[in-house]
This record gives sequence, structure tokens and C-alpha cells, in this order.
Amino acid sequence: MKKKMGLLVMAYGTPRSVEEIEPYYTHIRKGRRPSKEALDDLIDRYRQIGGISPLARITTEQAHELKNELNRRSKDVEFVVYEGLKHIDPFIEDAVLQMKKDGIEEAVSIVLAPHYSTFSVKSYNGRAAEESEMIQGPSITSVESWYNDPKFVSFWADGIKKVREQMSEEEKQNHCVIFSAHSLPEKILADGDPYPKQLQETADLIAKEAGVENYEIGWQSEGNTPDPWIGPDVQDLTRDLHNEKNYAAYVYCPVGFVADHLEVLFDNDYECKVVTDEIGAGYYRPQMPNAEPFFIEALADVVERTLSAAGKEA
Ligand SMILES: CC1=C(CCC(=O)O)c2cc3nc(cc4[nH]c(cc5[nH]c(cc1n2)c(C)c5CCC(=O)O)c(CCC(=O)O)c4C)C(CCC(=O)O)=C3C
Ligand SMILES: [Fe+2]
Repeated sequence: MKKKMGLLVMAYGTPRSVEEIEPYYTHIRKGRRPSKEALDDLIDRYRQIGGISPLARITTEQAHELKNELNRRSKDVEFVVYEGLKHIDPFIEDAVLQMKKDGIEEAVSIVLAPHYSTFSVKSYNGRAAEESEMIQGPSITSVESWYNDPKFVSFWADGIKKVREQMSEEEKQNHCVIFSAHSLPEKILADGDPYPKQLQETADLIAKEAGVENYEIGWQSEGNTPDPWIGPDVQDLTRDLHNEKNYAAYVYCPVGFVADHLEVLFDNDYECKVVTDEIGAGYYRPQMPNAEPFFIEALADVVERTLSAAGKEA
């Protein structure tokens, strides 16, 4: 019999129906209900991408495909998958409790976001560890980041190469790739958060592999709070680049995300495209990783490497 190991796959979470948007948004806002304007604005953005986000379906698919890939590779371990979400059920804590109920004693966890930050990965891993400690649940080996995984890098490099084939001759000669991640409040920088450096490294690796001549780092999807957020915002950056360099096309690579969801389908495909339309430049965005087999292989490599570094051979 194979040894069972929990595979805790953590992700942001998304409402599954219009009714769930308000409780979800309230959870993101740490229990403070949003104003009617803010709520209507969010409902409107979901409506613009088809009513609700495809993210719930994609996260589940990614988790299941990752479990299948790990089980295909392992002779001795049977991975059992648990989805744990940050802002909607099943919450991270629910998943840890379920593992304990199922008699799982050892687990490995991964967050479906490549870059480490105190705001994202640290809080996911912290919540899982805290819950497990409280209920004397499974011992969890956590992946910290995977922004430089070679297959992850290749996935995006291939996407850029494919997009280039669709360009006109003029665009091929004169375009800029904009690598981006979710912005965070600027105050994280004071404590030396590795997030911006990791994004830069992802961008450098992908650009090198894809032979990108011109590329920039941008930030997107910043929250609606009074404190300053890391910039430049991808829309402002596009306008500035247009004024300074007059590129014929822009290739948006939101490498801080791994799925088709609101922040990509709206913030890139709608909002950035408004800008490129306005300045008369081409808009391109490579396919997101979603549950593409090559991306799932990347995640499986990362999990295997993390387990073997912890002395827990799968
Ligand atoms: C770092 C980070 C990631 C990437 C890492 C990770 O994946 O963990 C991420 C991903 C996502 N963020 C998402 C959605 C939202 N994030 C919000 C608001 C916020 N995000 C923040 C951070 C992040 N967010 C922060 C600091 C806030 C402000 C909170 C406050 O108010 O203090 C809001 C509220 C309204 C708004 O501001 O737009 C929404 C609706 C969706 C799901 C999209 C879908 O449903 O398709 C995804 C994948
Ligand atoms: Fe967010």
C-alpha cells in the first residue's frame, strides 16, 4: 500500500455566483462590508467578463491535474488533494481540518501564485500552519515560491514566441513586453519584501529565453485604499512608453497570476486594451497557464523539489 500524503493547493478564491460577491468582498476587506458603490462596481466588472469568474473552475482543475501528475510520477506515495482558499469556502482552515479528519499525517502545500510576499504566500502558509498547530493536524511542508522554475519560465517564453508570430512586420520590429503582478501597498517595501525582486527575476528569465528586446515591469489591479501602492500601474506605464518610445504593440504578461480571472480578463484585456486602442497600438496577451499540461508539470517539479529538499522523498 502506498503512503498517503495530503496535497494542499491554496488559491485566492472567487465568488461562484452573483450572490456570493458581497460576502467574498467583505472577507477580502477583513470583515468590513463594502459600500453599495464599491459592491456595484465589482459586480459590474464580473458582469463584463461574463457574469462570474472562470477562476473557481480553473483552480479546481489545476489542483486535480497536479494531484494526477504527482501520482503518475510517484511509486511510493499517493497524493490526496485538498483545495484551501483565502477568501471563500473551502477556506485554508477547512482544508487542514479535513486532512486531519481523513487521517492525513503529512502534507505538502503550494500556493497558486509564483512570487513570495508577506501579503500573499506568507499569509497563506501561515494560516495553514496555524490551523494545523491548533488542531494537531498534519505536518505541512510548504513551497515558498516558484517564480524561477524553468518550466514556468518556458511556458511564458513560448507564449511570447507564439504571440510574436501573429504580429505585423512593423509590430515585430517595434514592440514592448510588459511583465506584471498584482500591486501591493508600498509599505511592504520598507521591510525588504522579496516580491518586486522576484518579479524582476521572472521577467529577466522569460525575456532571455524568448529573446525579448524591450521589456518593462509594471503593476496592476491595485486596491482602492488611501495608502500608496507599488507602481507604475500598467495603464500609466503604457501611456508613458507610448510618449517616450512610440512602440507599435504591447505584449502584456501578467506573470504574477496563473489563470484567466477578473484581474486578467478585465484589468488587462479590457482596461489595458482601452489604452492601446486610444494610442493606436497593438494589444497582445499570451495564454494564461490555467491547467495546461506543461504548466502542471512545472508545479509538479516544484512540489517534488520541495519535498526532496525537506528530506521527504515522494
Ligand atoms: C497579491 C494579490 C494577488 C496575487 C496573489 C494571489 O493570488 O494570492 C491577488 C489575486 C487576486 N485578487 C482577486 C480579486 C480581488 N482582490 C481584491 C483586493 C485585493 N487584492 C490584493 C492582493 C492580491 N490579490 C489586495 C492587497 C487587495 C486589497 C484588499 C483591501 O481592500 O485591503 C478585490 C477587492 C476589490 C478590488 O480591489 O478590486 C478582489 C475582487 C482575484 C480573483 C479574481 C476573480 O475573482 O476572478 C485574484 C486571483
Ligand atoms: Fe486581489
